Amino acid sequence: MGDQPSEVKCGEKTMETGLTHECGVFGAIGSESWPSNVDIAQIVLIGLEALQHRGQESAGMVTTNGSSFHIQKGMGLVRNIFNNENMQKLRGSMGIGHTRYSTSAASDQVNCQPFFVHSMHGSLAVAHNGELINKDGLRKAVLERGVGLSTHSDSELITQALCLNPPEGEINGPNWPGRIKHLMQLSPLSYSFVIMLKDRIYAVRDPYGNRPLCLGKILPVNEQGNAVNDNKAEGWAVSSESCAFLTHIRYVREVYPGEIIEMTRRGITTIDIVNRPEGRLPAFCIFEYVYFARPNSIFEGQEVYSVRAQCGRQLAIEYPVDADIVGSVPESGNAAAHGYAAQANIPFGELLTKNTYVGRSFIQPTNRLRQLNVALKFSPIGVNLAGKRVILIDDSIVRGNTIGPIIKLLRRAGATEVHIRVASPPLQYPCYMGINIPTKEELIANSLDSSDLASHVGADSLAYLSVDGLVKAVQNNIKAESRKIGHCTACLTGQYPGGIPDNMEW
Ligand SMILES: O=P(O)(O)OC[C@H]1O[C@H](OP(=O)(O)OP(=O)(O)O)[C@H](O)[C@@H]1O
Ligand SMILES: NC(=O)CC[C@H](N)C(=O)O
Ligand code: SF4
Ligand SMILES: [Mg+2]
Repeated sequence: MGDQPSEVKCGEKTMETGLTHECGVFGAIGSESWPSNVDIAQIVLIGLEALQHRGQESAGMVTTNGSSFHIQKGMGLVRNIFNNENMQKLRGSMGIGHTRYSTSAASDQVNCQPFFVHSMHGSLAVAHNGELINKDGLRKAVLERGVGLSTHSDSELITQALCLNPPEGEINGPNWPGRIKHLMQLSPLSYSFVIMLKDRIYAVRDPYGNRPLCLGKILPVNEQGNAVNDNKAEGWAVSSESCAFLTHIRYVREVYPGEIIEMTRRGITTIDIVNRPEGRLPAFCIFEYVYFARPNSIFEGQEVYSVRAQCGRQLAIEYPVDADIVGSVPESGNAAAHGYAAQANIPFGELLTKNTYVGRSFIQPTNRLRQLNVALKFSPIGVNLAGKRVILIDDSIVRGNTIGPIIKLLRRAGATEVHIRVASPPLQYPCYMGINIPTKEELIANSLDSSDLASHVGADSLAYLSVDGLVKAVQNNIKAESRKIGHCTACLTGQYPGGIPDNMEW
């Protein structure tokens, strides 16, 4: 690349890299007598901090002590929204929270979650990760029932759809599980959400299991803050990822695809499991393994780190090359680089160190500024590069903004050859299930194949992991038990688990 404005297009305000994340949901409830011994608002706050990699635009929390509800929501990071004063008000025996990256409505105060409404049958709060693929149809159906919606958010739509009285009526007051089940049948993709009423939380995962959700047990702790009794539950928690269960919460299991779980002060119960249409497999988002999730989160019985390392091993089998050192683009490329190095029997070494204080970069009109920006974010480690033939692993290439400038940095620091290996296949299609994927034109794999991309970014060679290789790395160690296994690969293959939404253009 010269110093002319390059063909790589940039976002409106920032030079974006990678895929923008989704959302994180969290819920917690104290056991037995209320007010709970556990400060539930603090547990939710810690959960949201730990899930913040899933969305940094806004966050919020709703808590209750069983009668009144307290709400705090706002734009920005969790630490800027919650303070000692509002945390005092939020003290309660049960709560849900959300950290957002917008998909279906603007990144704006009105769309912050959880959504909270007063219904005929009491107050209701909802926090949602995902995107309804039939949101237009459902919106029309809800509006036709005479309900006014105040936003374009599909999460508000879920909230309002749950409040609708079923046309056939309900014999003994509101049948919340029945309402949830009805919504799931109307709209099978894509969501993991938590619903809080005055005395319980429902945790729900869509029938395809597209977005993650798991359960944890809040353990009693001693004066030093260490968990003391594994058998006793001081409460229960539900989270998008298990990385949010720190020392005080024991991971229990995933919420199964289609499962509706009721959490009360007496414990957790499966209320129902809603089936997928006949013959369809689950479709858990494969990019949770590749990039979104924290490496220590557990999905389908395996730690994300181990799957990423396996992707690296598979990549070394598919695309070996002679070299002196293997390293990664920190940080989501780290595990795959260790896997590649082990499989290829080439030493692993750190090639770049990442400046964690650099946020998103403003749009850069010239290649000089783009190069500077990447140089600000990543510094080469000369001792591992001088005179070396290097294999550099990244988890994904999206717009191709990052890799070219990094290759220049490596060469300037003395690398004699730079071979790029990407631990996921080329990204070519949009996601309609809660992830913002750039436009067709912005995705570099739609304009350049791997050898043209290698020349474009100045690499000696460049290769992507195959789709079969990725699926194998993900699925090989899953213990199926009696459950079916399946993953969404739509952004890589164009095969959508629930079909393409009506009138969708890309
Ligand atoms: O092709 P591009 O559009 O430039 O994007 C690809 C890069 O973006 C992501 O990293 P990011 O720095 O966002 O996050 P990370 O620290 O988790 O790797 C991803 O891991 C790639 O490194
Ligand atoms: N990324 C997400 O999961 C977003 C949830 C929801 N669709 C929203 O835009 O708020
Ligand atoms: S299309 Fe891609 S990002 Fe979206 S759910 Fe499927 S695998 Fe995940
Ligand atoms: Mg990266």
